[in-house]
Amino acid sequence: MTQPLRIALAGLGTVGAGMVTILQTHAELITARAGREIRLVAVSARSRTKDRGVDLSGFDWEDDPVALARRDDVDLLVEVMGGEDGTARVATETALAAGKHVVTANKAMMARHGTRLAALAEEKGVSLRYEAAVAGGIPIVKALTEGMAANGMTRVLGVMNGTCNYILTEMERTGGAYADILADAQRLGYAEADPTFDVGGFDAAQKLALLSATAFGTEVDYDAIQIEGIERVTLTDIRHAREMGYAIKLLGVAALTPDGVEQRMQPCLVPDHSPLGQLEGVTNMVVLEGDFIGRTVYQGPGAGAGPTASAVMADVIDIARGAKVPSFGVPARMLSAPQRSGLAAPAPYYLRLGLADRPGTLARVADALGRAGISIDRMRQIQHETDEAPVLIVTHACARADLDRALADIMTMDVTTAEPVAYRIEPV
Ligand SMILES: NC(=O)c1ccc[n+]([C@@H]2O[C@H](COP(=O)([O-])OP(=O)(O)OC[C@H]3O[C@@H](n4cnc5c(N)ncnc54)[C@H](O)[C@@H]3O)[C@@H](O)[C@H]2O)c1
Ligand SMILES: N[C@@H](CCO)C(=O)O
Ligand code: NA
Repeated sequence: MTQPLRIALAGLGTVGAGMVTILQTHAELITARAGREIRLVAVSARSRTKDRGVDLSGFDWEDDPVALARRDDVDLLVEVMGGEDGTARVATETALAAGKHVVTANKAMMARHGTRLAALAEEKGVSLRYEAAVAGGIPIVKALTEGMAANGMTRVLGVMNGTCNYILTEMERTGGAYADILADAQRLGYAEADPTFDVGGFDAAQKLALLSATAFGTEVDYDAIQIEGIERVTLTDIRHAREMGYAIKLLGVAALTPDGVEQRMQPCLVPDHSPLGQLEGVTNMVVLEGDFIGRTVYQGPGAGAGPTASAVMADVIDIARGAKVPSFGVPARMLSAPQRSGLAAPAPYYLRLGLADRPGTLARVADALGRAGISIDRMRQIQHETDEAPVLIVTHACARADLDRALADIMTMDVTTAEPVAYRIEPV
């Protein structure tokens, strides 16, 4: 009989308690599927006495997660404490250095230190896995590292933050104010402790950095991501975009371009009939495009106890089975230094301009766009009772730099009554 895989659990919050629940609910099923028993030996968290709704009486307690990580009777550390640096990172390094596998849900740590930690794991001949860190329960790292392993990847994109998608879809559905709906998302447990990480795009960008490294075989390059959150998206634009046939999403895109990898996290428009355009509420969706397979789409819960713990346990079961999948799809020493492409591929843009309602205004705007080489695909002037005429324009594909030049030009003409709004329309 194969020896049990002995695991230690650092962190007993949403994800950690969820993992104990799965392990206790499905003990037999998991043993059968893993081919050996997965035995939780010891746990650690900040409070020993807190009631977490799970029975911890059968496990040793360690006050210090780093001491937990170096226990002789442990083969694998599950790190679900969180935090980019500090105890989570020290415990992870300690476990890897001691020749123990690590499974983590910590996107902040992996986005910052993932390359180095993966190299340490390989040096020690153990696995470092992080499925739960990217789009929670969706098996997206597995899809990329295993299912797509024979493909050259061309683009990875998606909605990777449930809170933002919830806010954008609820604003449209209810007409409610941004701040009220964000408060709902916090109450419902979707948002990070500091929701700036959600609405500012940083949480989703950490996930994108991990997918991008895995897709393109580069070192994790979080700092290269151009990040813009949803704080400035208004109900007006959500509704006008819909009138023009689009939905606004906080979209992460990592794409292979002729001069390197382009990584962006920003509000974009997508066609409202596309799978991404139809995505409602806290659900995540990731699209993987490979040169031989074409486009594949993955949808599911990106957060919450059950989904996230499900992904953690899937990694643990894989390791128990003896699977040896490199953290980022290729051995860490083969990851190339990232070649950053700062230029987004040309795309159509949605523009909303508040124009002074005077003869010749529209002609001057069209002329400025024309001089920048930008062609108008569609245009609509919204009915208005004031001196400001709201005009919506969808351009043909153009470079962002050309668009910025045209918009700067328009701003000097004294024809606009407000700062123009421009959103990229991502081809999906
Ligand atoms: N909650 C989710 O839906 C979700 C989804 C995907 C990924 N994650 C990631 O999973 C990790 C855990 O998230 P969570 O929501 O379960 O967090 P949580 O705040 O609910 O739980 C954190 C746990 O870690 C313990 N802990 C934290 N710092 C510690 C320290 N220094 N020493 C000892 N114990 C410490 C806390 O006591 C607590 O038990 C984070 O990295 C998070 O980004 C969470
Ligand atoms: N706050 C995150 C949780 C998962 O990272 C979200 O809203 O998607
Ligand atoms: Na996942």
